[in-house]
Amino acid sequence: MRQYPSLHRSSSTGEADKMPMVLLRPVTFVTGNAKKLEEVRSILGQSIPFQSLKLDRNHPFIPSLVSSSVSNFDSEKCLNYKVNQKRYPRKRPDRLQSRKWFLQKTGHEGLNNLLKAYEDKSAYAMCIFSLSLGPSNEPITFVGKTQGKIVPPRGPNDFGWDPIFQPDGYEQTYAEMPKEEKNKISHRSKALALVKSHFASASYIFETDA
Ligand SMILES: O=c1nc[nH]c2c1ncn2[C@H]1C[C@H](O)[C@@H](COP(=O)(O)OP(=O)(O)OP(=O)(O)O)O1
Ligand SMILES: [Mg+2]
Repeated sequence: MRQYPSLHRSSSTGEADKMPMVLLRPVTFVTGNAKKLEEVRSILGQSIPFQSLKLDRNHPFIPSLVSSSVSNFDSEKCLNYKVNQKRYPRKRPDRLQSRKWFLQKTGHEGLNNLLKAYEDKSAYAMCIFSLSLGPSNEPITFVGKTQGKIVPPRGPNDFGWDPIFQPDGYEQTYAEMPKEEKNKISHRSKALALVKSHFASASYIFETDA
């Protein structure tokens, strides 16, 4: 049987399925967002061997997500799709064509204005990592959520909606917090904590050239 070149199981018997999988290349974190990459680097440190691959959302194989208008389930499904497309590109189906970005359209002010009519400004930030171990494995997803509220923008405007998201229990927005502080409590760090524990318990064996 031909094996996918990036990995193989140590053995194919049922019992041995529990044996650690050998990974022949570092985990590839696919993102076109330098700020995300910066956070992931700083949160992961040396814990998992990884490399990054920049493919922006205009890449022909990548359908865009409108995170604010899809359910958790859809986000996961779309992200899994995205991960598989990025690693095993096919022609993208029509129904997942690019859409405009919500935040880009409304801006921080617009989002606040939308909420003016509502007393409840509560929100959560959600991060989903989808790990693909190859075309014959279902992607594994890791979800991190941080509860908070939407507020008028405060702090540096250099990363998405950071200025308008104030996590519960804090007086500062994500943008106002020192980076290390955001990275301790963020949706991204919670998702990465799950990724880390997955890697710890799966005990993957990295046999990469690097
Ligand atoms: O922690 C965050 N704090 C503030 N803003 C954030 C954060 N995380 C994502 N964002 C923004 C970036 C983009 O405006 C939108 C979602 O887009 P999203 O597809 O996840 O990011 P992206 O297209 O920039 O990079 P990628 O190549 O990883 O898809 O939310
Ligand atoms: Mg994107």
